[in-house]
Amino acid sequence: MAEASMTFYATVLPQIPKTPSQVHRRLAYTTKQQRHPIRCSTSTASNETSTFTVKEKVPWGCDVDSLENASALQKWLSDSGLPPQKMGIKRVEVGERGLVALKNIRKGEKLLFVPPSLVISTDSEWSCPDACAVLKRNYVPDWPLLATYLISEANAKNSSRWSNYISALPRQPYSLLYWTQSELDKYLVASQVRERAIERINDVTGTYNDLRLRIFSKYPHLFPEEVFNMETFKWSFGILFSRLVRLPSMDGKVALVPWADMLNHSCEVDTCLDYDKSSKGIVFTTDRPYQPGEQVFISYGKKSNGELLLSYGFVPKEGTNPSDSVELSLAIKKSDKCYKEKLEALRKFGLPTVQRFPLRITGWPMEMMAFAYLAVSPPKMIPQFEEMAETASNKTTSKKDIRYPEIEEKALQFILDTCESSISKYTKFLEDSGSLDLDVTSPKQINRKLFLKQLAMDLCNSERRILFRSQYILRRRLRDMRSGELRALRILDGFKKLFK
Ligand SMILES: C[S@@+](CC[C@H](N)C(=O)[O-])C[C@H]1O[C@@H](n2cnc3c(N)ncnc32)[C@H](O)[C@@H]1O
Repeated sequence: MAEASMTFYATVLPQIPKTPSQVHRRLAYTTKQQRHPIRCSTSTASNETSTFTVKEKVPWGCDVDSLENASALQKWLSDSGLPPQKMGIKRVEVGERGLVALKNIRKGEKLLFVPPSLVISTDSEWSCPDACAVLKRNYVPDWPLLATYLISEANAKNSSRWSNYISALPRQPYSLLYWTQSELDKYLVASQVRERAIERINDVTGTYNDLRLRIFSKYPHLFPEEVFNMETFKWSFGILFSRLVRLPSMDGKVALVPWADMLNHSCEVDTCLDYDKSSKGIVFTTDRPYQPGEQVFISYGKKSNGELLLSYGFVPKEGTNPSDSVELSLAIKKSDKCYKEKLEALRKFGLPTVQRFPLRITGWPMEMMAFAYLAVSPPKMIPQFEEMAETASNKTTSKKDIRYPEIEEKALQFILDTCESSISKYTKFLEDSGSLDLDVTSPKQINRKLFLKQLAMDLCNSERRILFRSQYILRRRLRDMRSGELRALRILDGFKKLFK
């Protein structure tokens, strides 16, 4: 959750800095419903091996829908300073477990008040202080530090202060980290989310390998491999992706907030978690009233359906997410006469020759148009290549809406062609998948393959919808442009005849 909920849009996990000065280059993990929404089943019924080498589930945590562990957590939190709550943990239709209003809740009311002493952050005390000292001495960035902390505390079992919290966390969070390579290839063949998932898996694997090589292997008594391994890291990163929040009023500090992280997301809600200086606790302010028995929601941030699937393992119902977008991948062709010059211009602004841009139902970014201009530019426009690349890179200080009327039609046609080739991939996937319209309230009961397929189909339908809209806008613009040109030609022709 982030924005005060998590955004992991950037693709790389931080590499552990090798020198103190590199610490400042830590990754900005974030800077930043439903036919019953379906997630991937936790029962790993598939025989395929995951992109990670998976041994087994972690020995801590609980089933995603366990209420017993959640109640024990609630009791421990109240004993530890959480004030009386107007919400309770219940089984819910959206998100399996969630917080439900116990009393009437007004619009504009502050809820939760989780004290900082009950929040897990990079400043939290470790059950094993020596392990903490080693990681801090090596300037391990926030995310890997927190991931290692979670594993270390989970392994400390009842001697950890957080044992009740960890017991209430899902043993296998819903996450694309648990999809196998062939599942990603098969179900997300049409969507750019496949690339994002692979990048993320590689980032997590790389981060773990980096830690193992540089730190864990040197201190095996503090970080034994039976405990600190790929499987436990996959779990801890899965937990961070789906539960870590960024608290703007605490200078953007990232934290796990027990209790608050039982709140599910709604695209219709516009309220995030934050630290409240006056009450000295983590709160959120309701943007609507709730009656007893109603599930209370927060926003995990303005995320597309693809981002929600990637981090949280669910896809909101088609058409309900105003922040939805689909990525379109544009490329400079190797056969382009000016390939070398275009490559150079792009390199100067840190861009590759293949670039993904987000399309929304409301349109596309100026950066994409600039990239399209560059892609279709003829050799005589070489002097403009840099300006195009700069605008495409979003590195301009002043946002300028560049326009090149002489190649505008070609640029729009280029985007339309890419859009249509993407639509045909989605259509093929959806047609091949047949009709599937699962309506489930208990994902655990359903076959894993069907779940993944339904998730992918929901994602693909929502992404294709945006592509269809863009196709419509592009076709109309091109038609208007062409009919305008035709009219101008006719007038010119008329003049010629007149003078003859
Ligand atoms: C921060 S946790 C929320 C609490 C969670 N339901 C639990 O029982 O631990 C985030 C997870 O809740 C679920 N979730 C949150 N919002 C959801 C939604 N709108 N639809 C489906 N699942 C949701 C997803 O599994 C997500 O990974």
